[in-house]
Amino acid sequence: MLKSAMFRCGQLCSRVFAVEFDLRTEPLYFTLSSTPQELHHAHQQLFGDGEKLFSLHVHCDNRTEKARTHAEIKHKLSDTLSRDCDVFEASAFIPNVKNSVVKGFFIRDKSTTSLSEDILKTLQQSKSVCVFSYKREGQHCWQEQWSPVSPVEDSVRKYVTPAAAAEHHPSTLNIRNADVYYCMNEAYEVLQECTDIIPESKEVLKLVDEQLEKSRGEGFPVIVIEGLDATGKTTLTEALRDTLNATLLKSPPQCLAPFRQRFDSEPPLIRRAFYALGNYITAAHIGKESQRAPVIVDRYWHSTAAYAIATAVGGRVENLPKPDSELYQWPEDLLKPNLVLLLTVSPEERLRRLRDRGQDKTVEEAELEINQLFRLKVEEAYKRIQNPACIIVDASPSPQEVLQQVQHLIRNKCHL
Ligand SMILES: Nc1ncnc2c1ncn2[C@@H]1O[C@H](COP(=O)(O)OP(=O)(O)OP(=O)(O)O)[C@@H](O)[C@H]1O
Ligand SMILES: Nc1ccn([C@@H]2O[C@H](COP(=O)(O)O)[C@@H](O)[C@H]2O)c(=O)n1
Repeated sequence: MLKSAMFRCGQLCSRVFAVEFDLRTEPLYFTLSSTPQELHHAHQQLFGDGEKLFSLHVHCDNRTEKARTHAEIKHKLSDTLSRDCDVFEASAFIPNVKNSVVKGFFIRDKSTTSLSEDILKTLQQSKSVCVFSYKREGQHCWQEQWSPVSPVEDSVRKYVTPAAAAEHHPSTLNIRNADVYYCMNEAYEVLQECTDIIPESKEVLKLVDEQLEKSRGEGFPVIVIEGLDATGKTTLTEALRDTLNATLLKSPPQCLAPFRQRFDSEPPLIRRAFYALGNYITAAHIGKESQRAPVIVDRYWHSTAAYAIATAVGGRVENLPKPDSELYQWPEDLLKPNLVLLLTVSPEERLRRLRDRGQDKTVEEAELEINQLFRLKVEEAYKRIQNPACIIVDASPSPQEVLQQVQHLIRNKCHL
């Protein structure tokens, strides 16, 4: 309660709100002030005249509870609100301040029956959800705390004031240790916090404990093959295993396969912690196997970070963290490979391969197909990761030609 009161009164005015009105453009930014200011044209569109407008934000101290509540509300809103309501992702943040984002939604109810109010009434009963309503009056719009029954006693009316675009897109501010993990303990602690709600977490943590990385001396080279789905990783890694007499490993490792579906249905905070821990288990296997033979790894940290960043960041490629951002730095405690190769093919060729393969597509694969923006962001994030950075390989030629190209690179870079 204290936390929500603080969010309402103290912090609200210093915050900027970002509403993802149209994913192909910048979000609409606004802040709140005690004096009315004329709305820009774009804001007039968002705060439509005669529509019922609400925003709601989730804030609570327990991060796993917060993440799950946000995911549940998202699900509920998209399930319950028909085509008469528009629901946009909205965040309240302090410009360029890390971890300042409070995630939420903006609802534009165009129905004649106040469709959204019933669901907001239910959601508002939760202490961690704060609902605001917006009233348009000519060129001005104000925000106040919303209650379904009577006006909120201490609610202060604040005017919507168009704000400038933030230097760092708000969705980049909370990535560290929420979408991408930079040390094992951070991911480990998230799963520890989930053991009551997700019993499988205990089993995953047990596997991590059992297989913790043994220190790796100078062994054989470790080569990671990365790329979007259907770029030819399996085909190439199997051919490399056979031609180099190498050991082939994957991340996530086979021992985590029984838990993958369970964690894939969780919000990013938990899902990404699972994949992060998978990399540490694979690292332990690499440490052991590289003493005996060269090791080829199908997906590793580049995949974990690139998909997580691309999913977390709304809208366009330009919204990604800047190329020199610390978010692209390899975790210090994770075993580094000697070489990372990124397979790239044109979107058309990749779709052809996906269709030819004719397998079931995961949700994310299906999303890649329909969401050009997402695909571009994953590829760009792959390319920005540093220490080690990846070398790009054109994987459009025949499997034999791709193999030869890669063997040549391995000979040059790893002297194999
Ligand atoms: N160089 C190539 N030229 C043409 N087709 C290819 C080539 N490499 C792989 N393929 C075909 O493309 C499809 C996808 O290849 P593959 O399964 O190796 O990709 P992947 O990157 O491992 O995919 P995923 O990540 O989804 O498992 C397969 O049907 C495979 O036979
Ligand atoms: N090291 C990894 C590997 C995978 N992921 C996540 O899994 C999805 C792709 O896996 P495929 O089995 O379909 O190749 C992708 O959505 C990644 O989010 C990961 O995070 N880290």
